[in-house]
Amino acid sequence: MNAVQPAIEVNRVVKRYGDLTALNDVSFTVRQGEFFGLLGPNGAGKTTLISSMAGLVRPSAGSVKIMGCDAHQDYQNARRQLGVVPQELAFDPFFTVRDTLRWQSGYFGLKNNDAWIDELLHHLGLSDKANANMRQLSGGMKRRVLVAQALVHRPPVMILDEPTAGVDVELRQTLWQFVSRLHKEGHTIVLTTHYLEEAEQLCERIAMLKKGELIALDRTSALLQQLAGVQLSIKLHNTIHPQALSEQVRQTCAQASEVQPQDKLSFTLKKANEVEAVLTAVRLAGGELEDVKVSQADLEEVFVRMMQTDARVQEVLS
Ligand SMILES: Nc1ncnc2c1ncn2[C@@H]1O[C@H](COP(=O)(O)OP(=O)(O)OP(=O)(O)O)[C@@H](O)[C@H]1O
Repeated sequence: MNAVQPAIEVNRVVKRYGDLTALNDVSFTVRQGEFFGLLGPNGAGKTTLISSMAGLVRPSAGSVKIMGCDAHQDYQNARRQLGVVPQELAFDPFFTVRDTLRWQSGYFGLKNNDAWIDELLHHLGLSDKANANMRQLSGGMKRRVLVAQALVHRPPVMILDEPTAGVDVELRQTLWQFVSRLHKEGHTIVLTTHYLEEAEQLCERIAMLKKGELIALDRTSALLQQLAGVQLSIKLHNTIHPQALSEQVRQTCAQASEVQPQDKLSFTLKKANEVEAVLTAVRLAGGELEDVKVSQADLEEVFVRMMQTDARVQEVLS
């Protein structure tokens, strides 16, 4: 397998449902071995995009390739490269866990796959449930089986569509430990989640979709730095007029347009090393500091801000 070939290539994909454009000219690539996040509010087009990667939705225009195989024209080969953990739980309730995984192995033409099935069951904490009927399992356990099912044919690329929605903390941890291990072993992982904290911790790059358009694509750290920066909140013993601050510092101040003197001021800075300059400016303007708080804006704030504005962020690092 060509090591420089992208794991996933989304090339100018458009998907229309009648008058509705669910995906509008979306292009990006996911590198082999990358942990990639796909974020967006409800209806942004994430599931449509994932379904077109899995060959389940045919784009109205454009193409998707998985490890160089066209997801539609070369469906069988593309599908072999991909493990998809869907949002919906759908199983035959009368199958045991092991039968479910054997059946899935058979779908990919794999016989004698029990050694790998046992390994999957072990890492997902399902060994003692191997012979239980699917209907006897809790929702969280069923979700673990979905993950095992997606991995039964050892695909190099794995897509997880909101795998931790509504599951307990223990399962989230088990799942992330296992997924992190797969990532370390070289698997490419694509994750959609509403838990931004998860995306922030796990994903190396993040793509944000809004109304079917790709509005941001960058390294997670760059996205945070570029859009969020550092939040500085100052409480004063006295009050000062924001106009008394130097022009440069005033530009970063949320209260800059206030006409009354203020005892609380907040600043949005690009970097933490700008904090000292702001504190100096506040002191020079006569402010007596009572309390100072510095916080790094998290992905949730970035996300909300990006969804509120129509800002387009160019991919700085390809
Ligand atoms: N089969 C379909 N027929 C018509 N419209 C559809 C179909 N599937 C999706 N859509 C519409 O396409 C848009 C994108 O939907 P999609 O499910 O991809 O969004 P999403 O980002 O996955 O949302 P969520 O976070 O709620 O899962 C929505 O407006 C949705 O109503």
